[in-house]
Amino acid sequence: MKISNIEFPDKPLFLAPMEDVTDPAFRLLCKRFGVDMVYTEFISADALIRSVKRTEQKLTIYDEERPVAIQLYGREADAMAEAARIAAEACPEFIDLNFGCPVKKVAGKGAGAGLLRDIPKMLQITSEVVKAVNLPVTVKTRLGWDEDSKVIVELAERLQDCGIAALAIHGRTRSQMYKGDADWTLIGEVKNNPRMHIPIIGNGDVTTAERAAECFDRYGVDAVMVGRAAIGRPWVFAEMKQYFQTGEIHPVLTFEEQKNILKEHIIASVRWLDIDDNTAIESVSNQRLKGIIHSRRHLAATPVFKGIPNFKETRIAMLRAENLDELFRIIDSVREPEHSL
Ligand SMILES: Cc1cc2nc3c(=O)[nH]c(=O)nc-3n(C[C@H](O)[C@H](O)[C@H](O)COP(=O)(O)O)c2cc1C
Repeated sequence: MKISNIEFPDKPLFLAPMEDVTDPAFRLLCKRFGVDMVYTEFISADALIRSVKRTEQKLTIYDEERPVAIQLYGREADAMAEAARIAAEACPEFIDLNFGCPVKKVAGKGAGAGLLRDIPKMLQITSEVVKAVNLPVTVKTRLGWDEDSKVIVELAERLQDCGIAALAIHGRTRSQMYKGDADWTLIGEVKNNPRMHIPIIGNGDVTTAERAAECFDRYGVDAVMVGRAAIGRPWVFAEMKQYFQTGEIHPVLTFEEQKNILKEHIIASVRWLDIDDNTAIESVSNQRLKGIIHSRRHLAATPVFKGIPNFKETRIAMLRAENLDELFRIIDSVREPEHSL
């Protein structure tokens, strides 16, 4: 499978773009566990043009995580084209356009999934961005605005005509937000449309290795994109790859190794958000850190501590811990439940 001139292995797995989640610290960890492609969290075209510092920081890419797509959102073609030119200077492999974000502050203002209500504008933005940069441009969108307007099969052809290099489809409508089950049948229909020739990336509710394999086999997609299942569990990609190769499911990490990865991710987040590479982590281990607050989403979602008896109090303490000394003491104290030994 190739997107533009970038080659991917058989059954490639992509890490879905996720705001406040897919920063370099997390992307690099997923890469270590075999993910084939990563995306930045979505980046506001307007904020990029205004040179907002926090937004510019989101353009940071490390060579070890390539190939990477920088994802942009916005509602005006000229701003999106200008933002794409700025993003291209960070040298990603792809510029990705977000036409799927359902939240009010984005879709309500006509950006993200809001563009599913104004297809001519979506196509204009896509064409302008394709013209503006020398990089391949990809799109991520949903099935349609609501149940009565699932336009993706026709829309995919029109986006392809604008010159995009690949299309990622989240199998929900904007109205569904994140509720209900993702519907992969229309993703399969897009893939099986004989007029489509660009790679199709399927997304939505892929949480297990078996489901990932089924999505390839049943719907024929060129890549499977995984989002929430990777939060607090970046090794999910290694589990999936192992299953593709062997047909068997074995833990790829021991309980202690999983805890160590969580700790490593927390340290990487602190390095990303609080301190530079030359500062010793020990020198801040009793301080309140942004990287710890940022890691809570992963600690709350991780399956590592599932099934541990009487874990509630420890969990609350873990999610309240404000410095590394305290947090790591709690994580270190958790023992693997007997039944899984
Ligand atoms: C916390 C969070 C943040 C997200 N941020 C983005 C984003 O910045 N850009 C985007 O295209 N989709 C975003 N999404 C949607 C995901 O990329 C993905 O389409 C969705 O979660 C469905 O896939 P999943 O079932 O594998 O999680 C976000 C989802 C979550 C849960």
